[in-house]
Amino acid sequence: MAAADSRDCADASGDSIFLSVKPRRILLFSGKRKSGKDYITDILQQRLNHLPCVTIKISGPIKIHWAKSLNLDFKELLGDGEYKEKYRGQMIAWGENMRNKDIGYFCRAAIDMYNACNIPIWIVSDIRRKTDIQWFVENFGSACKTVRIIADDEIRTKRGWIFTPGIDDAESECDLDNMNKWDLKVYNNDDDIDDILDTIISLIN
Ligand SMILES: Nc1ncnc2c1ncn2[C@@H]1O[C@H](COP(=O)(O)OP(=O)(O)OP(=O)(O)O)[C@@H](O)[C@H]1O
Repeated sequence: MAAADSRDCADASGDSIFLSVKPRRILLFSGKRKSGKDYITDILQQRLNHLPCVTIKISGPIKIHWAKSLNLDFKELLGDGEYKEKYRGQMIAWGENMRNKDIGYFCRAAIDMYNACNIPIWIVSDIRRKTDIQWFVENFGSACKTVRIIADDEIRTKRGWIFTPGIDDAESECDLDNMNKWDLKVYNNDDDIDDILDTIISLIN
């Protein structure tokens, strides 16, 4: 087992491992389906490639689990296509069950999976629950900034969103709807996201 003071991610089984892990800034991104979380965070990561920065997907460990157990392609599950949509319901149900037992389970597993412990800037691209935010804030305090991405339903539909009962009305999609205290809200309705990126980057400095 790795010593905690090595700031190694090797053992992510409990929160105590994170006592010595001190990222300088953690951007916690959330938004409804097809609001553009992956799109914006991917381009943000490219813009920040001169800085020590890592993108973390909390859904990463969930998708690895499903890819292995169903013999699926992990990369397709991570993408924005049909494959992900086909298995989304099952993945949500399994993830929900694990989270109910331990709110930090997937946060820790994702930090471990993306080897983020020694990297000072984290972009968490898929925050979906109040408990996800709670876990990050409890462990990393004021390093955390929340960013809500908003897009009109009409635009989301053009981007491939189809209202799906059991998914769009589930907790994983709606838990953050009534949260109104965001460090930053951005409207992602246009193709040009330069202004959005500049505002987000100002949160890091
Ligand atoms: N500003 C934009 N300009 C052009 N295309 C965009 C923009 N934002 C998002 N898209 C496109 O919309 C689609 C959905 O975006 P994305 O996958 O980033 O959404 P998401 O919020 O991550 O969705 P999900 O919650 O389903 O994973 C993608 O094909 C993406 O390329």
